[in-house]
Amino acid sequence: MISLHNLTVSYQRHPAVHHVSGRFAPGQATAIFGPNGAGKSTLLKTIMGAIRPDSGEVRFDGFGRKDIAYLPQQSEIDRSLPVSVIDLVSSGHWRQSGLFGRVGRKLDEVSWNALVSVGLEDFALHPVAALSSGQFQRVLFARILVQDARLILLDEPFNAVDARTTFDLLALVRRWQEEGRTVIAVLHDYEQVRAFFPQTLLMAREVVAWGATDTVLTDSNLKRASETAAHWQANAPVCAVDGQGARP
Ligand SMILES: Nc1ncnc2c1ncn2[C@@H]1O[C@H](COP(=O)(O)OP(=O)(O)OP(=O)(O)O)[C@@H](O)[C@H]1O
Repeated sequence: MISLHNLTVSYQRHPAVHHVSGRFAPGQATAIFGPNGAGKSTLLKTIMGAIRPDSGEVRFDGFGRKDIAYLPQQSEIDRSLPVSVIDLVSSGHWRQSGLFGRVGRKLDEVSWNALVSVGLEDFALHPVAALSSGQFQRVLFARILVQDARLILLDEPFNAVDARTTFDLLALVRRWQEEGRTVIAVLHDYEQVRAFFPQTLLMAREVVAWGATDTVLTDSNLKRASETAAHWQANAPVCAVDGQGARP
């Protein structure tokens, strides 16, 4: 179980995530939804440990950060890596093999099966740099399959991905839920959220609503989220509550 306790995360002391509390439903898929600049990616990075909060905390009940698989936005990934598709997928085994360790036959088979699951086995020996955006995203999902993580964090996983690929990858999200994994994904597509994510956290720096998707994505909540975002200013004063604890 993952819960957030009065979590505030700032850049140059301006909170991007502000006093957020709540718990993610274990073994279910939660969408983080909200306008641009709402703090969605910041929250995901804080959960996976890449950003330190100013105050409050993320609590993991029963498992640790080693159980997390994280997929950043494509724009944050260097795709010019001089590695093959199968090598990138196999790097998901690093916990078993060590960072520079050799992957044994059994793990090789797991990597191969993951590539088959995303329909890219014919590309196994291709260089990663030669893939299209959609193919690359399939490879990253295969790597997550290999990681076998209990918590899966996805940041805008279907950006620049065509409808067919999105459909196939959403089937994996559904499979992960059936396997009892917890999935948290930043999404912008309302219909995808409604169809595939039973839980939603609607945020605009603060929590607007959090719970069953049907009860969260109401017209009034969506209006409130966009109004809150419209009123947010980058040069707004530092929160008085957080001022003491915020980083310089
Ligand atoms: N590295 C950074 N340095 C300074 N400010 C940042 C940084 N990253 C994000 N911000 C600011 O924090 C706020 C929240 O950004 P974040 O990327 O978390 O929002 P988001 O909801 O994911 O947005 P989008 O939907 O546009 O991707 C924005 O105002 C953004 O400009």
